Amino acid sequence: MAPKYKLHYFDLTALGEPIRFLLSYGKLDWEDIRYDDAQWPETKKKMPFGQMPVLDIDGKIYAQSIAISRYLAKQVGLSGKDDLENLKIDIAVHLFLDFHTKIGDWAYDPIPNSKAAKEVDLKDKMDFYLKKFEEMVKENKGFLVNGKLTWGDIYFVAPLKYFKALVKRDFLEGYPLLQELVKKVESTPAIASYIAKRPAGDR
Ligand SMILES: N[C@@H](CCC(=O)N[C@@H](CS)C(=O)NCC(=O)O)C(=O)O
Repeated sequence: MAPKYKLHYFDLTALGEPIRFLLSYGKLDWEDIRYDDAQWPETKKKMPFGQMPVLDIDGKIYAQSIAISRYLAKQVGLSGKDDLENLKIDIAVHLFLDFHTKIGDWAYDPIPNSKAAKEVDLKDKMDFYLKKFEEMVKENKGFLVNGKLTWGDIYFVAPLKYFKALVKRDFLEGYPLLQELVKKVESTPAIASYIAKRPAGDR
């Protein structure tokens, strides 16, 4: 019997969104469970590592967005065809992790002086990664890896709304191939129909 999935996450795109895109892409049987801040302290205690996203697969829960996305990609046919393609996908995904960690380090720094210091070269740090991603898409015929849609593209595209909201600008301006990639992923029919129905929050 096909598994039943429940995604536990905040009412945000961010790290939950690649999982929602993959579940939608595969037309899997899934429930989108979203928590607000008031529910979080109690919910946190139930999560394996005190964080979300967490995916419930037939009543058992699993954490870590990259691991979950890699697993779902296998279920829905968005992994690489061999170890080398999978290595390239992992490289793109971990490069995106490095990219958004830079944003998060700045955005969540509670010390105003330290936050201001990080902001000085934040754009340069982000552009370093965005240029690399733009080059990857150029070399890979419109996708991050080997000229076809993989979960690497989804892990990159799905959370962007959240990170754009954090920095309060569209950092893909000046990166036309990345903008095209976003359009391609978001117009994939099953993903487009999920996006049309998702809660209309600003993040
Ligand atoms: N490495 C984890 C990071 C998960 C993570 O940072 N979750 C954040 C939201 S994006 C969270 O649960 N924050 C609430 C908290 O730590 O209390 C993953 O990729 O799933």
